[in-house]
Parts: sequence; C-alpha cells; structure tokens
Amino acid sequence: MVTMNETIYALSSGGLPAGVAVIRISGNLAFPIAGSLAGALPAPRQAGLKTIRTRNGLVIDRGLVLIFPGPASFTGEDCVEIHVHGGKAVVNALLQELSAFEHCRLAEHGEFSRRALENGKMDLVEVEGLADLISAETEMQRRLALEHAAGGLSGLYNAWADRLTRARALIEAELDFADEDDVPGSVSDMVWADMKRLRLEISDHLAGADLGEIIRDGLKVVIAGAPNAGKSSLMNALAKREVAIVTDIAGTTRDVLHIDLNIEGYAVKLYDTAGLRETDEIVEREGIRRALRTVADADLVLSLAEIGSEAQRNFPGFVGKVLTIGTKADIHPGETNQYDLLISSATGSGLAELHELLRQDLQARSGMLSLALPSRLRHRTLLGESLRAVEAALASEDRGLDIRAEYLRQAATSLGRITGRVDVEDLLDVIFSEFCIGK
Ligand SMILES: Nc1nc2c(c(=O)[nH]1)N(C=O)[C@@H](CNc1ccc(C(=O)N[C@@H](CCC(=O)O)C(=O)O)cc1)CN2
Ligand SMILES: Nc1nc2c(ncn2[C@@H]2O[C@H](COP(=O)(O)OP(=O)(O)OP(=O)(O)O)[C@@H](O)[C@H]2O)c(=O)[nH]1
Repeated sequence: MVTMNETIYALSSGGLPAGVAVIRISGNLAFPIAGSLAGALPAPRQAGLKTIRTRNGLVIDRGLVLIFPGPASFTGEDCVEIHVHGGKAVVNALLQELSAFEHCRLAEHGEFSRRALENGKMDLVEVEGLADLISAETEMQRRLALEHAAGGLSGLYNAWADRLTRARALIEAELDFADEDDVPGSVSDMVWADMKRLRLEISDHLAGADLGEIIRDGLKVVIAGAPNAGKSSLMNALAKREVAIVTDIAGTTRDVLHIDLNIEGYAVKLYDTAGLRETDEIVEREGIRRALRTVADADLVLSLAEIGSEAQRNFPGFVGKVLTIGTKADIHPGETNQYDLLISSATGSGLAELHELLRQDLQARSGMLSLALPSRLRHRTLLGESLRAVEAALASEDRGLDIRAEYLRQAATSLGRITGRVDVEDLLDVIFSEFCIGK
C-alpha cells in the first residue's frame, strides 16, 4: 500500500524581490499538483518553460518547471521545482494557489532535509553540515561544512562502527568455539590489535575537535585590561565603525560587546569587555564579572595596557595564550619591549601587525590538512563516549569476552548516534529548528 503523506511546499530561494524565485514541492501529490498548475510536465530533470495558471485559469507567471521523480530526488520523494519571477505578488499568488490543494501545506523549518534524512538520502552529520553550509560566512566555515555535508565525517564514523561490529562478530565466533579444543587464539589477538589502532584513530580525531569548533563558531578573541586602556578604541578601529562607546571616563564599557571579523577565511569573534579594577559601583561590578566570564571562555586574550603600565598576564580560569599590547603609542613615543605589540588606535599604527599575529595564531592552530573534523559539542561528547568504551574493552583483559564485546557494542552505538544510525528521535527537532524554511 502506498501511504499518503502530506505534500509540502515552500519558497526555497531567498528574500524578495529577486530575479528568480524557486518554489519547491515534495510529496506524493507533487506531480499532479504541478500538472494542474503548469499543464503537461517536462521530462524528469529537464527544465521546461511553462505558463503557470490558477485552477480558475488565471495566469500567475511564465516560469521553468522541473520534476524529480522519487526516490532519485533531494528528499527521496517526488519533487517539483517551479522557477518564477521573484516578485512578491508572483510568489504570493503561487503559494496561495498551492495552499488550496488538499493534503498540501507549507513546509516547516528544514522539513525537506528532514524527509531526506527519513528516506535515507542523508544522515544526521550530513544534515548538520548542510545547515552549516547555508549559514557559512567565511571560506573555512564553507569548506568544513561542505566536508560534513558531502559525507566526509559520516564515512569515517561508519567505517569505525563497521570495524567494531566485525570485532564483535569475531569475538562471538570465538565464544561459540570456546568449548572446543582447537580455539584459534590468533583471531582474538587480531581483534585487539585493531581495537588499539582504532583507539588511537578516535583520539587523534577528537584532538581536532578544538579546531573544528573554532572554524565553525569562530576564534573567540577577548580584549581585556584596566579601565581606559583603550579597549573599546581598538574594537572600533578593527571594526572600522563606532561599535563601542569611547570616553575618557574610566569604566565606560559595562556590557560585553562583540563583532565578527573574517581573517583569511577564518571567523573571529572579537569581544570588548569592561575594564578590570576593584570597584563598589554595582553596574560596573556586574560588567567586570561578565568580562572575567568572557575571558575564561576565550581562545585568545588581548591584554591591553597603556604604555608605561603593566599588562595583566594571568586571568582567573583562563589557560590559553595571552598577547600583551601596549596602547596609545602616539602619545608614548619610543621603544619598549615590555609588550608583545604596540598599537595606536588613534593613528592605526600596529593594527596590521595585530591582524598578522591573529592570522599566525589561526595558522598555528590549523595544522591539519583534512577538514574531516568534529565541529559540534554533540560530536565531541559522543566521540568521547565511544573512545572510553573502546578503552574499557581494551582494559578489561581479565574479564569475560562477553563483557569486552559489550563495551565494543557501546562504542559502536555512540558512533551510530552521531550519524543517526542509532535512535536520535529526540535530537531531530533541535537540529531542524536551525534550518530556514524551504531547506
Ligand atoms: N535548483 C536547485 N538547485 C540546487 C538544489 C536544489 O534542490 N534545486 N540543491 C538542493 O539542496 C543543491 C543541489 N543538491 C542536490 C542534491 C541531490 C539532488 C538529487 O536529485 N539527488 C538524487 C539524484 C542524484 C543524481 O542523479 O545524481 C539522488 O540523490 O538520488 C538534487 C540536488 C544546490 N542547488
Ligand atoms: N592618544 C590616544 N588616545 C587613545 C587611544 N586609544 C584610546 N584613547 C583614549 O583613551 C580613552 C579611553 O579609551 P577607551 O577605548 O574608552 O578605553 P577602554 O579601555 O575601553 O575603557 P573602559 O571602557 O573604561 O574600560 C579615550 O579618551 C580614548 O580617546 C590611542 O591610540 N591614542
């Protein structure tokens, strides 16, 4: 029996007006609905120029129609694309007309991708990659997302899960033969040698998670230092606009502000924070508390001090790199090697060097050539679980083979949760809510 699902539609292209707008339809009724709107449909996957009409015969527009018979389509269902002129009234008229068909409704966020997932066209990591690809703003975000969307990570995790399954099968076989005399002990040796290699591969891969998260979410660079050190002025100079309020009153900045920079294709999130000092003023104290929390979460701290005063080198809860920067070089001429760098936000001196230091820092972090890197906390957590289970299996030599095999099963299950091979129903709503309508 063919089950009747709802046919969904949405404007898949961006804001209107635009040159062309793409309306996508997916589901059992996609072809009959398209036929009713456009008359005879073109051959599969070939664009046909058609007059699009309402059921009352009113012409909506002339546009290109494409049909993609399932399962060889993006969603795995019958899909139709109608490319019309991207005017608001044109698109509204077409969406209005679509809404009048029975069993046909507007798609929810990410619903096309959700159907692709449910029909086995994509797995969870690929779907996440697709969401990241759509929101990518820098070149490295794009490359990382494409690697994930195209199955780079999934292939790795599936191959690992298959190795774990094979290892378990060999152990099961050994258990079955255990009461016979000539047990091939070498099988077991082979299994554990491979599991040792796997442990190394997973832990090497996990070591790339820091970089993956930095590429996806941006390098968090926090400007910190005493009041009036020139933090907000540096932020504005790098943003090339007046993001933060600058005054000569110490303690001006209270909230944490941030801007996005693109340094050689890497996303950098630059934070301006309240000046650090002892104070009884309640609002300023809260600002300082937020500043310290932001610093603790940083990837890199720019510790600013007006030339002549000491730049703070240690921050509570922060273990990463601190760059010390002497500020207001225009009014403090002369050399000093007390700081890593001298700048003047007023004249712009030293800003190119700062940019270069950030670039070098990013380059030093991105030693790896492959972009098959975990990029979400979800990946990191599940990989950690999998690694610990492999470790437990390797470490329980004195225990029964059945227990060791159970650890390997757990390791494969954790990997399966990453790709969605294993139950992930609870996760789907969270993941798809990130999507735009029409994807
Ligand atoms: N007009 C248009 N452009 C688009 C998309 C789209 O849906 N429509 N895409 C949407 O994301 C992306 C392209 N991705 C696509 C992925 C799979 C299939 C597809 O039909 N897959 C079938 C057949 C594969 C084949 O013949 O090679 C399949 O996987 O079975 C189409 C587009 C980007 N550009
Ligand atoms: N001459 C000179 N003055 C600067 C420079 N950078 C900042 N100043 C001045 O120093 C004062 C404080 O600058 P801000 O950028 O507000 O300093 P801040 O560190 O953000 O200060 P708080 O918000 O109080 O923590 C202002 O009067 C700025 O005009 C610079 O490069 N040269």
